[in-house]
Amino acid sequence: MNIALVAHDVHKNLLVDFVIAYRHIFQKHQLFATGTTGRRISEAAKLDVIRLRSGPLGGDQQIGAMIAMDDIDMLIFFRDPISALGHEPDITALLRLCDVQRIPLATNVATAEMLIRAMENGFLSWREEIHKYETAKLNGTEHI
Ligand SMILES: O=C(CO)COP(=O)(O)O
Repeated sequence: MNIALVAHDVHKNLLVDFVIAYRHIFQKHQLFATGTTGRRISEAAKLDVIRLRSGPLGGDQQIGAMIAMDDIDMLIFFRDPISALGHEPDITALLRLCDVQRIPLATNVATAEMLIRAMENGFLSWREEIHKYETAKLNGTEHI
């Protein structure tokens, strides 16, 4: 699965701790993250993370573009629910695209924990079926 990880500054430590706690699961998947979040995770958890731009410089939009292409299977985004941020429109757009594409989205640690455990137990395998179907469609071999 392709998992996108994003955290605003107030929650970066929480996300790093979360990834370390579930490292045995995260290490089986391809991780993407906005710039600073990705650096913090790769340094602390020693995992490979594909880093995009920092959020305020377009990282949210980059992840949004991947979601629009159905290239992300889950987004964990520990956002700052208190402070107003200059790139709020990008954040709103990213969350909206998750709903457009029906991408599992966690914006707090309690939901993230449920999503990760659900994925580990196979409850998100329907995402793999979507990938198979999309690939078949590209190759002109879909039978659905
Ligand atoms: O601002 C962000 C998401 O909106 C996160 O960006 P960074 O991971 O670069 O701090």
